[in-house]
Amino acid sequence: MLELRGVTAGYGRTMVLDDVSIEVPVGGAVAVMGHNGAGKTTLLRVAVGLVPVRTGSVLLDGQDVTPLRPSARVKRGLGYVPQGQQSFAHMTTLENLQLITTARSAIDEVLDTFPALRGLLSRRAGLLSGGQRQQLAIARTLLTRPRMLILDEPTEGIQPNVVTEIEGVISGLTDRGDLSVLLVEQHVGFALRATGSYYVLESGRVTSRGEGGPAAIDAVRAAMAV
Ligand SMILES: Nc1ncnc2c1ncn2[C@@H]1O[C@H](COP(=O)(O)OP(=O)(O)OP(=O)(O)O)[C@@H](O)[C@H]1O
Repeated sequence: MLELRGVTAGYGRTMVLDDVSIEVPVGGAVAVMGHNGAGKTTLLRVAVGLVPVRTGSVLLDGQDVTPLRPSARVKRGLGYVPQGQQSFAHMTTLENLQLITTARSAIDEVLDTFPALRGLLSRRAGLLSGGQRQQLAIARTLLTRPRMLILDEPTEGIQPNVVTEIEGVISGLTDRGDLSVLLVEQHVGFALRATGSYYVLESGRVTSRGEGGPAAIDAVRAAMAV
């Protein structure tokens, strides 16, 4: 379980998050939505330890990890897929995966999750489509065997069929019960289908929260229209 408790954080003198509290239960999936500049990425970076908190705390499985560096949080089961489908462009798909492990069984397991990558193992990552690179980025993070997976805008700039595939992967992973997901999304429909609850962030504050599912679309749209 991941919890942000009363977090205030920002850059230099600029405060971006103001007393933000969110909770991701064990095996649950939570979406954070909001307009550009609302502070969504900053919230994820606080969870990972890339942006320090000014006040408040970050708890992982009930333990206070606020003082811990990102690498120590990763060791405790946090996996982060930043925005932008990042990969090592000059390396092949397989080499990108092998940066985490060369164990064939582990690589086979993530390829079962993302079968589209199987036929692309010898292709340079820089030559993959955006959707393929996103799948590679998630697959690479899954190789670290996270218990808490953090995804920043996984559908940004990718085709609808890949969006559906990623939605299926997220549901499949959380159905296992041992992995929790926190994702930031602009795509409200996707976010609510892929997760069980949501938060709306506006100007660094949580302005709305609730259960996910298609029925929540109107409530989220109304919250974001304010
Ligand atoms: N490294 C940084 N240094 C200074 N200000 C930053 C930095 N990163 C983000 N900001 C500012 O913090 C605010 C929140 O940015 P953040 O990226 O968290 O928002 P966001 O909700 O993820 O937006 P988007 O949907 O556009 O990605 C913005 O005003 C942004 O300009």
